[in-house]
Amino acid sequence: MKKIEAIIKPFKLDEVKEALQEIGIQGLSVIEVKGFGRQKGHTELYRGAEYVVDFLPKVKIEVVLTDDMVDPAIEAIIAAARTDKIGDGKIFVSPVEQVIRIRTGETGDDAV
Ligand SMILES: Nc1ncnc2c1ncn2[C@@H]1O[C@H](COP(=O)(O)OP(=O)(O)OP(=O)(O)O)[C@@H](O)[C@H]1O
Repeated sequence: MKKIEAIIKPFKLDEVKEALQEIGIQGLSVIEVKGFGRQKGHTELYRGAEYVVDFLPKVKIEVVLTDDMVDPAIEAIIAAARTDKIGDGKIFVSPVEQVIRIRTGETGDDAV
């Protein structure tokens, strides 16, 4: 199992969520974050306004999935989140040791 953390532009959240649901992802978490990438010190459009700030509002999507779903999920996120403009975000992939569904006690792939 792997965890994908995708940092995206907030207005892309619905599109990314729908793209992930379409490939069969059944659960994810969303966290509002602030951050900067290489555009530090430059401007970025957010809700029609130009920001020249240290930290820009972003959304982090966390999804834990089976190994076979990693590549399809990455493709879905890129297709939905990409604007070709600076600050489109990043995707981080890391290993997950265990998942437990609290209600049933199921573990591993069955619990994702
Ligand atoms: N190395 C990193 N570690 C943790 N978070 C990061 C990292 N790089 C970027 N982020 C987060 O991702 C957000 C978007 O990054 P961003 O797209 O600006 O990266 P970039 O490398 O500058 O790419 P681009 O050239 O497309 O703008 C940042 O605001 C920050 O929240």
